[in-house]
Amino acid sequence: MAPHAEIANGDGPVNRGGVSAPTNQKVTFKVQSPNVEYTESQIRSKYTYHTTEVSKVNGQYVAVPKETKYDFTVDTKVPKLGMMLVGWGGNNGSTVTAGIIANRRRLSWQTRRGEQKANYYGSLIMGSTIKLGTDAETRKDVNIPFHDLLPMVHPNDIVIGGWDISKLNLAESMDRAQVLEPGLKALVAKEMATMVPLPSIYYPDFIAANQEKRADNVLEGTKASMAHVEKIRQDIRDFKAANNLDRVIVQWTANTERFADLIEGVNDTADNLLKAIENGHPFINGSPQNTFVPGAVELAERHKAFVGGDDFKSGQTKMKSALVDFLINAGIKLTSVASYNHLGNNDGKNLSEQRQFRSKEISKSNVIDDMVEANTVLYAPGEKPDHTVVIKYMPAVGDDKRALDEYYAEIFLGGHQTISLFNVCEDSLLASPLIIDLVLITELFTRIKWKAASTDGAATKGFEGFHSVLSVLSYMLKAPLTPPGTPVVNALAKQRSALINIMRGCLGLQPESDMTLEHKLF
Ligand SMILES: NC(=O)c1ccc[n+]([C@@H]2O[C@H](COP(=O)([O-])OP(=O)(O)OC[C@H]3O[C@@H](n4cnc5c(N)ncnc54)[C@H](O)[C@@H]3O)[C@@H](O)[C@H]2O)c1
Ligand SMILES: O=P([O-])([O-])O[C@@H]1[C@@H](O)[C@H](O)[C@@H](O)[C@H](O)[C@@H]1O
Repeated sequence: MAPHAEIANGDGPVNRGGVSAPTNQKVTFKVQSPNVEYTESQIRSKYTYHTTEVSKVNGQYVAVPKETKYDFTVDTKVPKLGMMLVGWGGNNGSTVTAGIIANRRRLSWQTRRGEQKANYYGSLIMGSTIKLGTDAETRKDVNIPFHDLLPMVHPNDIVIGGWDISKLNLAESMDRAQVLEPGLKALVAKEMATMVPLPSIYYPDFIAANQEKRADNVLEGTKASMAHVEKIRQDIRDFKAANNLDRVIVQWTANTERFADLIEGVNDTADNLLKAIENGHPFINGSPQNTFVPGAVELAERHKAFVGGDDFKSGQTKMKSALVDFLINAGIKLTSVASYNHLGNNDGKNLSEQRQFRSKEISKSNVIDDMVEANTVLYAPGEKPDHTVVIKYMPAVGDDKRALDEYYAEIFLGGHQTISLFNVCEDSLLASPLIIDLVLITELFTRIKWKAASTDGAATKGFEGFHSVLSVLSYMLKAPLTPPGTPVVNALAKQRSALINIMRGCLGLQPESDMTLEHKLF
């Protein structure tokens, strides 16, 4: 069997040459506006972006409303999409694969609590709704599934493949992961046994030494070389051709690596770095290491390839990026955050070595910075809460990671508030929907183009894509990568509304302001 996935539909593998019809796209709404045009293949919109420009004049802020006009186009043909996972045989890789098969085949299975049906809970795109507007008659909110806001790939239609330094097939990997119920595993094992990860580049020095026994599926040679890079590029080309795909997105869900040293002449510029990005395949990093060294970002920019990362924001940090936003924006002075967790999966085993833990410690520690810096009433310049991150490997708990947090804050007149959280995160069941969201959003943004609208009739630059560093992915990531020189936003609510409002802008719709004046001024 070719070493890549063909997700079967239950009655044998998908015909290699056939193109499985995308799951029907429901057209649930249309925008009626002189600024929006629907063609056979595009949605075209004229959008006015309202901001407030602030300057300081004689020690006083002066705020000036500003309008910038953009033209957006969205190609509405949803492609046949492939997702290639680096680390496919891991807990996340095997879990997300089983989850997509289960949803695609609408499986249900028995658990000790009764029948369980497949679902996409925990996916922003597949499990949440957005406010489209207000009902013209009842004045009530009209909410629609997030997935229906713009034409998007359905995860059931994603073809999955990838690489792993472990040669176990996906059914064996699923058993090794010990994440899923036996009832579900039994229903998907047959398909998953036909899925075998491609051999990968293994550079022992980058991951924990305790991973060595796992590495029985590696490309010859102990150092990454151009031959290795060419082999990986050929794997992608072969996977795309074999599955008759329109697009492939590569996502790293392999082990956390140590940080890469930024070495002048090696990875500081595009010309000094591998040409892997030349094909233009988007690459998303679900782990915390600094994969996108300056040379990689420059190469992505040069080839207009999307990159995104770092580190899935799945449990403890996701909670933190919402709770810290609430506390500080409520005027409560957070003074310390102690985050401890222990887990017993292979990720935890890899993180038990200092250099790999350090990568994770960094990605988990910066998540409160933007919220603290924005509040100059509570914090003097440079002042920030104590913040510590501890991760311990405890095999007994397996994938059911325990996250224990203490938030300590100053409140009115010298009082204090202590919030203590005990959060059992089933790691891979929380991360797998994020793997799906990252791929769906990245693919959508490959079909969105923009240009500055002409205001005086003068010609403007042609349409182009979003910046190569796809910072709209930040909601799913602990340490969001942003275009060089642009600020990092970690506050969870801001990240979600930024993504929704950009997608609304592509439809010529203003951001949802939550002002609801229609319910206040009458
Ligand atoms: N909730 C979560 O699970 C979560 C949240 C945030 C980040 N992450 C990160 O996601 C990654 C995967 O998590 P996991 O629980 O699936 O870990 P895992 O250890 O179960 O899986 C990682 C897989 O990567 C493989 N691998 C290692 N180096 C490789 C290489 N060079 N090429 C190909 N495969 C390679 C390993 O053999 C393993 O199968 C980790 O870096 C973890 O820190 C996980
Ligand atoms: O996303 P989150 O729960 O804050 O952070 C988690 C870490 O605390 C955990 O040790 C590790 O298993 C996961 O890779 C994940 O990164």
